[in-house]
Amino acid sequence: MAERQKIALIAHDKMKDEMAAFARRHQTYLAGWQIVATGTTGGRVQEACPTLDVIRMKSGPLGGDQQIGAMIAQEEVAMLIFFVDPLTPMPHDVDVKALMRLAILYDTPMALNRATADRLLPVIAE
Ligand SMILES: O=C(CO)COP(=O)(O)O
Repeated sequence: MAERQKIALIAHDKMKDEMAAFARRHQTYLAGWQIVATGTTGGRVQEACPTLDVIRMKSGPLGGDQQIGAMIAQEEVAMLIFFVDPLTPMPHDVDVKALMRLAILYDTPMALNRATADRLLPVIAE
């Protein structure tokens, strides 16, 4: 079984500022982990924290959520941090749901908002 050496970061469009601020705030915890992110989120995180090792997948609506779901199914992901926009309907809603289902199935710690992510990341990443 592959070791869970990745932390996955995903944020919907209206949540990207919050994700960039989150990554900056927790940069010391994230350093040393392989960060995987959907395309646009990864770009924002890399810009906010140039020293982090960020691997960018496709953008969410183009399959990025599914790519990260596959990593979860391979048991490579130690934690999923997904800042979901609860107010905007999205064309790839089924992909979002599938990603969350895999995180539940593979018992992957998953933070869907800032309050949870702030508390959980230090415990998992230290
Ligand atoms: O849509 C997303 C997650 O469902 C995020 O994708 P981007 O990071 O490419 O915007």
